[in-house]
Formats: sequence, C-alpha cells, structure tokens
Amino acid sequence: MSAAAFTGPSVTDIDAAKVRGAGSNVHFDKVVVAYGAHVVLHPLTLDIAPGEILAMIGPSGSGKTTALRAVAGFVRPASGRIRIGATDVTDLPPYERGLGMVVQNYALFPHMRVEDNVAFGLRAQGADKALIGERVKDALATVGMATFARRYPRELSGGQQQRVAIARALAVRPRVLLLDEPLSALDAQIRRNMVEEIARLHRSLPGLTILYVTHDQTEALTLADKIAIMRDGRVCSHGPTTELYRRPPNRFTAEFLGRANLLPVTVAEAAGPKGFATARHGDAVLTGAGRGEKVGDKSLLCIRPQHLSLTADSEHTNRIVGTLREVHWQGELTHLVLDVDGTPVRVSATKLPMALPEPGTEVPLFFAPADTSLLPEDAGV
Ligand SMILES: Nc1ncnc2c1ncn2[C@@H]1O[C@H](COP(=O)(O)OP(=O)(O)OP(=O)(O)O)[C@@H](O)[C@H]1O
Repeated sequence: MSAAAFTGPSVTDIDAAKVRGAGSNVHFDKVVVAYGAHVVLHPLTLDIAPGEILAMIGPSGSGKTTALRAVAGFVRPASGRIRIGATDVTDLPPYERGLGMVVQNYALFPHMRVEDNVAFGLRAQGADKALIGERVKDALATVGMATFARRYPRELSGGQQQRVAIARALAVRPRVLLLDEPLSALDAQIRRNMVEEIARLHRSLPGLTILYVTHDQTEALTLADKIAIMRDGRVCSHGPTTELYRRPPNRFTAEFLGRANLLPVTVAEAAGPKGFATARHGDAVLTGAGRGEKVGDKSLLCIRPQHLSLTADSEHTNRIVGTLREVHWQGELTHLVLDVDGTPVRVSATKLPMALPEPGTEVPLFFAPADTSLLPEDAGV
C-alpha cells in the first residue's frame, strides 16, 4: 500500500467530543426484523459500550448485516427499540442518527474527486464551505490520504478507495461508525494492513463506537474489544474477545472463532476455588477451566491447536496420546493431525522434535490446564 498509514492528526473537533463518548453507546432492545413472514432477527438484545469496537461475526445469512442495517435505519424492526446514547432512534431517518457507514464495495461516487466524495455528507447537511474544507482535510489526514484529495476514485488502489470511504464516513463526525465487511473486497495482504490501520484509527478516535460486521474471524480477533457471534438470527455468544476465544461457552463459538479440538470427557472433579476442574478421557485425567460442571457430566475439553505440544514441560501437565495421521509443513508452522480414540486432533507446532515421528506411530501430546476449558457437550449453540 503506497499511502501513509492512519497516523495523521486525529479529529479533535469539540462538537465531535460532545456527541461521541458518553452518547455513543448502542442498545438493541428486543429487536425483531422480518422480511415478510421470514424472521431474520429474533429478539436481539445487545449493548455496545461507548468507544467499544464490537465485531459481529457469524455464518452467511445469520443476520449480521440486518442488525447493522437496523442501526443505520435502512430496515425497520417489526418490534423492539434501538437507542444510540440517550436517543431512541428507532423512528428516526438514517441521516438523523449521527452515524457513519462503510460497506464492502467502497461506494464512492466515480465522477467526484476524493475531496468531493468526502464532503458529500456535509454538503447534504448544508454545512458551510469553510467547515466542509476543514473537516475534509481532517478526515483525509486521519486516514493518511491528505495528498490524494484531487484524485478520482479510479486513480486509487482498492485499499486507498476504502480509506476514502472511511474518511467520508468520519467527515460527518459520527457518534457510531458502522462497518459492513469493509475489507472483504481487498486482497489478503492489503486486508492485513488495513486491519492494523483501523486499529490505529480507533486509537486516535477512542470515543468512537464501532459496529464491525465481518465473517473474517481474524479481523474480529484483531480489532474487537467484544465479539457477538450470530447464528440463525440470534446471538449465540457475546463477550470480551480474549474471553470468548480462551473460554468459549459453547461448541459453535469454539469452532467458529479459531480452530478448536474438542475432546469428549467425563467430569471427575468439579471446579475448585481456582476454577479448574478435572475430567477423564479414557485413562487420561485432564485438568482445565470449568464452568460449573458436576461430577459425572459429559463434557468437551477445548484445546486450541497451538496449545498442544509434542514435548513435555513443567506447565504442560495434561497428557493425551494419539496416532499420527498427517503432517503438513507450512514454513512457520507445521500442522499435524492425530487420531485420539476416534477424535481428530490438530496440532499447530512452531517447534518440533529433531526426529519427527512417522505417520502411524503413537505420539504423546502435552498441554497446560490454563490453555484448556470445558464446555457443554450437548449444546449445539
Ligand atoms: N431484503 C431482503 N429481503 C428478504 N430477505 C432478506 C433481505 N435481506 C436479507 N434477507 C435474508 O435475511 C437473512 C439474514 O441476512 P443478512 O444479510 O443479515 O445475513 P448476514 O449474516 O449478513 O450474511 P452474509 O455474511 O452473507 O452477508 C438471510 O436469510 C437473507 O436471505
């Protein structure tokens, strides 16, 4: 990417400070959206705190865009209310909601220069010329595109066009920024850079609340303070990003957010004061973070592939044995697939023993209790 990163001056306007911050939380209160008889959002209740980045992720058709469009005012809930700050916006038209929005395909006006694209929303609001000039300059500087003001969109790369789209959304000084798959039209390398730059942008505008819809778990894990995982029009789990990743409350979350090995176990000892329970898998007695299981409960032990080691050390006190089935070398990582009593177990190893075992041999695997958690066996959601 040729343009500078989002390191320009932050938008420091006093008006903006007034509308952001305390007034920028988003509250979905039992929001139902239906297209005809087809309910696509079941009563959705969710809070996004002021200045928080909430990533909404989930499979295609799970209702992510619908939830975002309900906040934007482009779809009307059949019931329920949406509040931004203290304002109930459910009945307000989109342009009165104090929002900025960026979608996947830039949606820049091709016949307008960058500066006119960025000025568009302000002109529509009837802002005066001096203010528009100042805001456009600020917004372009914020996304590192100050020197591109006179260009047309066709003279920009995909990543640059998307920065302009973000500048256009920021120029109106929104309380809330809605991002709907903003990077999915970009190629992988640019996408990685843009994720880092959106993180930087948010650091320079800490009061700005962001609802980020994506199906890309890496974007969500990198950017979000909290994640809401959608499934069939419902929130299947919601919580701080690291918490959801480290202690997924259900199978769907464990498997959707990163890769997870889920080993069937029977609880042998309920969690003690430190929160660790023990469970049996065959002869192995394994320890992991519990969440209220009782002795005898069938459960799943969730272990991320990068937390399994082929070598023992003092922290990796859990041990299971599997038959090595596949080895895939990928440069920085080697992926192994083992069969542990019928359960496929994946290992992503950065370090390997000098002599890698042959497929078909029995291999012990070690992992730390702190990297492991129990989750209910039966819950599909
Ligand atoms: N305008 C519409 N009319 C009828 N049904 C719609 C309309 N828009 C969306 N839907 C349906 O609503 C459901 C949720 O769609 P939505 O776009 O919110 O899903 P999504 O999670 O954002 O999916 P994706 O990741 O594919 O964008 C889908 O079943 C979809 O077919």
